[in-house]
Amino acid sequence: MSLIEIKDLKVHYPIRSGFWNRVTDSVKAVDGISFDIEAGETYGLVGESGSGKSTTGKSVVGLEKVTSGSIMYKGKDITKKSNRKSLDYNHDVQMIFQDSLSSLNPRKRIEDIIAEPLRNFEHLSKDEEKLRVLQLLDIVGLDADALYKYPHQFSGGQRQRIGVARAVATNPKLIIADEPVSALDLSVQAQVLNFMKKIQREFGISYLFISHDLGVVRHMCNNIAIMNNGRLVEIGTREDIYNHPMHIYTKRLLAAIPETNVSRRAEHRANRLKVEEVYREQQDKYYDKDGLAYPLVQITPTHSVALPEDLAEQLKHEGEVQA
Ligand SMILES: Nc1ncnc2c1ncn2[C@@H]1O[C@H](COP(=O)(O)OP(=O)(O)OP(=O)(O)O)[C@@H](O)[C@H]1O
Repeated sequence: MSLIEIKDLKVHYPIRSGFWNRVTDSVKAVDGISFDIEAGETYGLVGESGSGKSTTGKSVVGLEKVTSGSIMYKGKDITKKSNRKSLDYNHDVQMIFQDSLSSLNPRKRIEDIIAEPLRNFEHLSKDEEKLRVLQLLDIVGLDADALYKYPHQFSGGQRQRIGVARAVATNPKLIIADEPVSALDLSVQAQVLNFMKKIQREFGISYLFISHDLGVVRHMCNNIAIMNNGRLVEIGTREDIYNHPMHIYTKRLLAAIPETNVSRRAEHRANRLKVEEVYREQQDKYYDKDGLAYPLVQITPTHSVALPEDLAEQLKHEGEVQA
C-alpha cells in the first residue's frame, strides 16, 4: 500500500454573480487527478502558475475542501474530517510554503515558532521542549542563538530552514513542500534542497514537492506528475519525464529550464523557440475540443500520458518512448 493514494480528486471553486449572488459557474482548479506517493520518496508535482498545484497540496494536507474523489492514508479517506482526526493526520502530514516571511509569525521568537507543533501534539516538559528545538535548529544548520530572534532577522534561505525545522518537529510521515525554493537565489536553492534531502534520509519522510520548474525537481524527485489546467498530462519516473517526454506541454516545460552554461545559451534559446513553434502548431492534437487534457493512457508500467489513443500509438511507433 502506498503512503498516500489520490484518486480522481476534484476541487472546484464556485463562481457567484448577479444580484442574488447565485453560483453561475466554477473554477475547476483540480479536475480529476490520481497519483500515489510512496513512503520515503519525493514526488514532484510540476506545472505553470494556475495549473492547480497548490490546491492539490492544500487538499492533501487537509486545508482545502474537496469537491469529489478520495485521498487515502492508512486505508482511510482523509478528505473526511473525522478520519483526519482518528488517524492523527495533522500530526503526520505537515506543509512548508514558498513565502517563508509570511508563513512564520513575525511577532513570535524562533523558539516559539518551532515549538508550536510540539506544544500541539507532544506533551513535553519545558526542558525537553527546549532540547528538542535546539536539536532541530542543529539539524537545519542554525546556531542556538537563533532561539531568541524573530523571522525578519534571518535571510530567506535561513527562514526556509526554520520552516523545515518546524515542519519536521513532530517527526511527520509526509511534508508538502509548496515551491519551497522558488523565492531564493540559485546558490541558496541548492543549499536548501541539499538539507531537505539530508532530513529525508534522517527522518525517512516523504515529500510532495510542488514546483513550476522542472530544473529544480530533477535532482529531488523519483516520480513526477505534470499538471496543466487542473489535469495531469504526464506521469512518470525521472527517467521517463526527462529522457522520454511525450506530451507537448512537458516538452515545453523542459525547454524552459534555464541554461546556466553561458556557452550553451544560444543553442538552448534556439531549441526553446523551436519547441514553442511546435507547441503552437500541434497543440490541437494534444487537447480536447474544450482545450483540456485527455485522460491518461498508460505507455509503460511507470509512464502515462494524456493523449488520444491514436496519437499515443503513433508516438510509440516513432520511438518517442522506450517500451
Ligand atoms: N480560493 C479560491 N477561490 C477561487 N479560485 C481559486 C481559489 N484558489 C485558487 N483558485 C484558482 O484555482 C486555479 C488553481 O490555483 P492554484 O493556486 O492551485 O495554482 P498553482 O498551480 O498552485 O499556481 P501558483 O503557483 O501560481 O500558486 C487558479 O485559476 C486560481 O485562480
